[in-house]
Amino acid sequence: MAQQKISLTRYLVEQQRADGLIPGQLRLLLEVVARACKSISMAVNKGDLGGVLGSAESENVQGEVQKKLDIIANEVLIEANEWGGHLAAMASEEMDSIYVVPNRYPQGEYLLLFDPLDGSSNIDVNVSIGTIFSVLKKPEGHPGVQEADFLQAGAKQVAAGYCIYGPQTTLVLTVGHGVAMFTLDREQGSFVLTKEDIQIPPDTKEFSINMSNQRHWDEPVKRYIDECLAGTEGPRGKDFNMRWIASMVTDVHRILMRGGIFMYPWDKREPNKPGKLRLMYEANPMSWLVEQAGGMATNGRERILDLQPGKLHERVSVMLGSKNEVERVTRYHDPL
Ligand SMILES: O=P(O)(O)OC[C@H]1O[C@](O)(COP(=O)(O)O)[C@@H](O)[C@@H]1O
Ligand SMILES: [Mg+2]
Ligand SMILES: [Mg+2]
Repeated sequence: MAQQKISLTRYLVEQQRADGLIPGQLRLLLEVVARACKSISMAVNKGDLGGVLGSAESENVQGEVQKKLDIIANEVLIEANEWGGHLAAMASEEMDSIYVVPNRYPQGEYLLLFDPLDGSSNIDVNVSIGTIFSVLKKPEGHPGVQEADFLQAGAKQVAAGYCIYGPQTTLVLTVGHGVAMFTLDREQGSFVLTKEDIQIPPDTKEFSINMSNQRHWDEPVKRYIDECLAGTEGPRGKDFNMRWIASMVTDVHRILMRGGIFMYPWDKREPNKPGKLRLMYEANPMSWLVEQAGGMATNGRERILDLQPGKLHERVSVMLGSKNEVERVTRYHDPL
């Protein structure tokens, strides 16, 4: 007998009903995010035919040149979510400050954060890119919403996930009870559950880092990678493979599927910044997914999910993936 297909909607309803794992408002919010990802996926698929490739000739708050698709994806997410009644405000890598839901719309109790388009340098070359999102609860006790409400440690997230626009469009989600994966069925127009309880193997022979920055790394990262490169003749006694897609979403997806370690560490190019990646839009949601799949995520010294953000666009050094490897590189950072 053919296996019954479970849609994202049904999966979320079942989690809400049977297990009481997600409140109704959160379920509806996640469905809206998934719908927005579906429209972004359509835009990505059109490519040149939809006029969505190329630069927008503007800069974001990080000083990075925005691509047209960075802006389109940001707008799609805002427009889809602002009137749903589930949110108080949103924050995005592509916006200087928070976007408070206008008071003409019903107000909700959640805060949505996103990297609307991750892997921007891959948009124009037809390599997988994605959207990363994180959901927090607005702190109680005061009316309205302010930027400080977003400054919560990653451990406080109530949902996190990403949608990857690759050979398949795949949505990966956690609400704190394991990691599930849904594949977009374009004929049906819905996300269908294709994997549950994803687990990252604790050991791996694959690392992911931008090797061109090698000379700028700190000693513990140099040591870890040197030992991997030494292969069977080195202290690790095994050969390692390397992958670097330059879309965090795609590198992390591979790690969730078959293990590995991903690192974007602090380096000497910008010594005053803690790292390149953004804590609240990239590191926190990915770290929670990885932990929920049995992996580990640190900044080299501390668990990422315990970091208290000081500002919305805070950056962070990231090491995540297979537990034993992340433990090892984190141990190398310990002062002797
Ligand atoms: O170009 P680099 O230095 O290798 O950096 C690649 C990293 O930058 C990012 O593209 C940053 O994300 P954005 O595209 O959202 O700015 C990560 O996805 C990726 O891991
Ligand atoms: Mg990104
Ligand atoms: Mg981005």
